Amino acid sequence: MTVNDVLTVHGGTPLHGQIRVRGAKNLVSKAMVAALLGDAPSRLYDVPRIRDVEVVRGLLELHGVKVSDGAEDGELVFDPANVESASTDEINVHAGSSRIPILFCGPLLHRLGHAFIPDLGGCHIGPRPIDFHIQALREFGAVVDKAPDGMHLTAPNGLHGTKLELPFPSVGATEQVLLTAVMAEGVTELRNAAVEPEIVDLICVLQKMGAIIKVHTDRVIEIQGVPRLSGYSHRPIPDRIEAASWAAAALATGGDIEVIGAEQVDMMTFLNVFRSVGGAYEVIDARPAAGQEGKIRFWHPGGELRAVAIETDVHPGFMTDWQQPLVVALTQARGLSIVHETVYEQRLGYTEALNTMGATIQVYRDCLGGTPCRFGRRNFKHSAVIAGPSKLHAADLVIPDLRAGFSHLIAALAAEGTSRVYGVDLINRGYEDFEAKLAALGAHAERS
Ligand SMILES: CC(=O)N[C@H]1[C@@H](OP(=O)(O)OP(=O)(O)OC[C@H]2O[C@@H](n3ccc(=O)[nH]c3=O)[C@H](O)[C@@H]2O)O[C@H](CO)[C@@H](O)[C@@H]1O
Ligand SMILES: C=C(OP(=O)(O)O)C(=O)O
Repeated sequence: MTVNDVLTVHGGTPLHGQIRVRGAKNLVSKAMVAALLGDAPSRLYDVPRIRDVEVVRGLLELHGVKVSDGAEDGELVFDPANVESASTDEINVHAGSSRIPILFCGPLLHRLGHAFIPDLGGCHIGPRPIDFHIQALREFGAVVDKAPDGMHLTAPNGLHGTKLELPFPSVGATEQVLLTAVMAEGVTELRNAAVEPEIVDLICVLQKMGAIIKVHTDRVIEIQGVPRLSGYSHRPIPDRIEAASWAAAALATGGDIEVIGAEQVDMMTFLNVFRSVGGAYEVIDARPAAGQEGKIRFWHPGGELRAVAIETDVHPGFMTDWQQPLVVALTQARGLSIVHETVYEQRLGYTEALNTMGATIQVYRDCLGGTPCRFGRRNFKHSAVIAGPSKLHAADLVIPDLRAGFSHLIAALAAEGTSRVYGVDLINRGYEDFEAKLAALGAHAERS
């Protein structure tokens, strides 16, 4: 954290106005990795200026992919004509910065026959093991060696299609299988796959490149390996996590925000909860004409908000990444709200900071929801009870991770008084130009 990495936030002003979200962080970075598999250039539009994109761009360039700006703002062109090895020292510059490097395994094995993956970063919201990835890669025929400097992989006999079943529908492991199976020899069948909209969009990218991927019912994906893939041209799905974060900010501050780019179809579960809490929204142009964008207006209609019970889950459930921003709004709802976090074991630590601001949130080891999850009776505080409404007051806050960071920011904006929020640069990992957007929405915040 640098001395400049502090935002002074003068709270108590409802956020009003319009902002735009661009391509989803959790798709864009994966589509960038997919470009490695092509034998022709790929073109990706609406790429947000966020830290994860910089990390993946850096890794692609280290491996010989020429990355250039296209004509449109946010358009990137990837030319994989000269893919080459990079040194472990160069790659390790990106150690600890993102989770995406693990997805380079399959593409690099296909292109180079070997791969080196640095230590991963990402939010500290649980141990986040990569055992499903490693198991899957080994079943494709990869030899995986974990060393102190990172992970080394080879494929002495090539990569071959296989039958796999994930113990949990992991987003990353499903992407790992897709990015490896598309050019592995033969057929791959993946059971218990994740089916998040970002996964479906990645499948669309790969299909444009020439892949043959069938999505069956009941989380089964079948991939027919092909010997070559070409490039793609793709406009990604908009960031539904960022859209929901601004919606939560509108509700928590008593404001009114129109989110250009927000897509109803990918946010249905969020919209149901938002309405149940007492938030109002209007879907404007859910199916806009070609070249135009949809948008959703989110606002606090006045009156009291209502307590709700939610369980985070894999798609189509309530996304875990929506949880932290929404909880700030739940501190303003009358009654007891319950949150059962079933995707990550340690994603409620940020509630302590909200308590120092006047919230009343108690966390529990028990599964406080209808679905017993993997974390019950395992000593993880993964359920929360939020008693409201609470008057929030200003505090000094240190941002622990991306979504918690945004929730701290919303809390500071909703609170009375002046807060200092430390470590705000972390928010750039997933929210493009968030300070400019805050200013456009009338927030009073400045770098110290
Ligand atoms: C860059 C990106 O797209 N990040 C998203 C992705 O993360 P990510 O792909 O890392 O999340 P996963 O879906 O893989 O993780 C879900 C659960 O599976 C566990 N697990 C996963 C892999 C594994 O090998 N072993 C294992 O036990 C994890 O610890 C976690 O408890 O999906 C998450 C769930 O929607 C989102 O919160 C993240 O924003
Ligand atoms: C958990 C998240 O991201 P990552 O997987 O990149 O850490 C997130 O975006 O909320």
